[in-house]
Amino acid sequence: MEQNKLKIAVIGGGSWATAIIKMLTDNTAPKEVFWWMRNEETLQHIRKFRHNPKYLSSIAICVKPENLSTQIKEVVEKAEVILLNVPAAFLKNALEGITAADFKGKKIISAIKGIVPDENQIVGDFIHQHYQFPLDQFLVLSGPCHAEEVALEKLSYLTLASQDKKLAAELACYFNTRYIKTNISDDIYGTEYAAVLKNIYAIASGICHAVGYGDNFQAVLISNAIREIKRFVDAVHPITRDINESAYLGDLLVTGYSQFSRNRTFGNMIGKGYTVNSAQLEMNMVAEGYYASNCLHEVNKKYQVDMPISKAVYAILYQKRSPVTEMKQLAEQLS
Ligand SMILES: NC(=O)c1ccc[n+]([C@@H]2O[C@H](COP(=O)([O-])OP(=O)(O)OC[C@H]3O[C@@H](n4cnc5c(N)ncnc54)[C@H](O)[C@@H]3O)[C@@H](O)[C@H]2O)c1
Ligand SMILES: O=P(O)(O)OC[C@H](O)CO
Repeated sequence: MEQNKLKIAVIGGGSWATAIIKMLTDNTAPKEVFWWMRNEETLQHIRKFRHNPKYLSSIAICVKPENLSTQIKEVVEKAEVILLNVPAAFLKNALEGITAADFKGKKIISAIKGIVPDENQIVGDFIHQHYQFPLDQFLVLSGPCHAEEVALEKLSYLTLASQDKKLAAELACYFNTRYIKTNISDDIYGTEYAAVLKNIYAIASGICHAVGYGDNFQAVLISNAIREIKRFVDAVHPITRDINESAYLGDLLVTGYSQFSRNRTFGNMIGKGYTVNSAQLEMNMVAEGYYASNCLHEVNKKYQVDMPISKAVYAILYQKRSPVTEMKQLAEQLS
């Protein structure tokens, strides 16, 4: 029995990693969970008090104290499935010292919704290229799901994507609980890119709210945003997909409308006149869409997809354009 236990390591110590730890330990399939975080002080606190002091501190942590570590190589070595969950901007830093040999023979799941800066690559491409990691052993965990609602055990749906649907189905069984249902998909590219893009549209949503647009306009913005997502993912990876599925439209909706959204909150602050630095400092959480906006601007130089909302967000965040003027110009282009 001991031998049949899945050994899974979660890499990252933020809200989503903490929520994933909860799902994995609430799920009853036999497994051994390892957890890497960079901060020794946080780790010692969790060992002693069984709660993450910084994120979702109401969650009781049920990982064995000896399975917590700040040594990434050690954690990766022990596990057969590695679940990556540091914000994309810090991924390279977190994986420092890890080589292709360390990942060999393992499966990697990315629960990151961001693009790796400088490389301008989604996580699947980054891991494949930099670690010669086979794409058929790479999975994407996504879906409309806020860590805060997982902490409250509110019913949520995830999507686990893999080129090998059988593998996705096998691993999905380790996440399901009373409050988590996991769909499977074979669209790793569409799932990753849609999750990255929705963060940019949540920023747009927050900016619009801050400068005075109401729910009527927000609905038009989101309706245009899903069309923008479809145009982009169809250009990057043209397969048959239903963009209305939860991993695409669902994720856009939750992030665009929820009180818990980091990206919408960040956009709201930018719309109110905060600088990027002050908004980031105030939040104590990472809004992936800020980094993604710049990366996507670069990636889209190749694809030349018509993306007026992304363009407006980029102009506000990176070209210091006025949110009021930019949104006014954007409004002229929406339908
Ligand atoms: N929070 C959610 O509900 C949720 C849901 C789905 C996916 N995600 C994705 O999960 C990933 C992690 O997001 P999160 O919401 O857990 O993050 P978070 O904002 O809750 O936490 C930030 C994390 O970044 C780390 N960090 C901050 N500065 C750092 C630095 N300089 N170097 C290294 N690490 C640093 C912190 O230690 C912490 O682990 C993101 O890609 C996000 O899009 C989040
Ligand atoms: O809504 P955000 O910006 O907090 O992002 C969190 C998740 O991606 C929602 O699925």
